Amino acid sequence: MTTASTTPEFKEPKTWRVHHLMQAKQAGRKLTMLTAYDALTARILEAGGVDLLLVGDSYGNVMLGFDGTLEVSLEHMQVATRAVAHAVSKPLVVADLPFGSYEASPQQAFTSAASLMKQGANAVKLEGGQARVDAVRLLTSSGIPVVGHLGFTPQSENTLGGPRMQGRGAAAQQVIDDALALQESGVCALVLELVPAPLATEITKLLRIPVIGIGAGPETDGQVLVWSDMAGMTDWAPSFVKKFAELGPALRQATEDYCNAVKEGSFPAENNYRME
Ligand SMILES: Nc1nc(=O)c2c([nH]1)NC[C@@H]1CN(c3ccc(C(=O)N[C@@H](CCC(=O)O)C(=O)O)cc3)CN21
Ligand SMILES: CC(C)C(=O)C(=O)O
Ligand SMILES: [Mg+2]
Repeated sequence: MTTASTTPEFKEPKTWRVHHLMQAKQAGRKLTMLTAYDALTARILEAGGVDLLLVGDSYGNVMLGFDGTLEVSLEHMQVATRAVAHAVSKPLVVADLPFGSYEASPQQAFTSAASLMKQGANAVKLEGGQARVDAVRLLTSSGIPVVGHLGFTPQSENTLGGPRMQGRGAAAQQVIDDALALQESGVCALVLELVPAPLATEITKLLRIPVIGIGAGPETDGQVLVWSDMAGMTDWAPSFVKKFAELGPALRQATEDYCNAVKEGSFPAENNYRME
């Protein structure tokens, strides 16, 4: 036996801390965020240099085959958060609070958020504006950094009438008021989803905290996408997505090549096995 097996693994200190978010905004450095739901993918995204990983409740529709995010439980989020947080050392890991785990009371929000922090999250994200102010206050005063989420909030798709742009026309003021209320209550960053670009620009200028956009135009402090949308894993993705690769077709082709190689006997070849 070597001593290596008993030496605790050295964990590099995190490059990204919550206070770096504000520094990035002040320095005009764009923040990059992608979702991640497992260790395998999180390691690759870390190697690509992403600043923040979001263990999004999009886990439900992207990875678990659910119809949307409403079916995702706190237990699902705990498993995914643990997998991502333990796999990476550089990016800041933000975990979504799933539907039904935080809305009833600040106490409920605290218990749920603490359970995700125990799995290694560095911050939690929750959806909604003024209705969340008390929960955000309790969490931040208890040592849990909180990221807000306004605009199209998928957990409210049933009351919003589906995935549609928010904050058009007179409704813009509501989004602005919610953003200010969240900042005032202590959120460290804000995700702004599917709002008109000029509104996102206005809110980005108005707030001290960084605004991370998705379908909100180019002038927010950062951008976030679902990793499998970004990598082209699926045929369909929201229209605000740009595919930076075609991993879906590449994986399908690799599968076809593997199946053909097995059937025609070219795999395994001599270098893929041993006689003794
Ligand atoms: N794969 C995936 N990507 C996402 O961006 C994502 C998820 N899943 N799940 C959670 C939420 C849900 N989101 C969604 C879901 C649907 C649309 C959508 O259907 N958008 C239409 C119309 C938008 C409009 O009114 O402009 C589109 O064509 O993009 C957008 C965002 C964003 N999030
Ligand atoms: C779309 C992003 C912002 C999200 O909340 C998720 O992936 O769950
Ligand atoms: Mg989400």
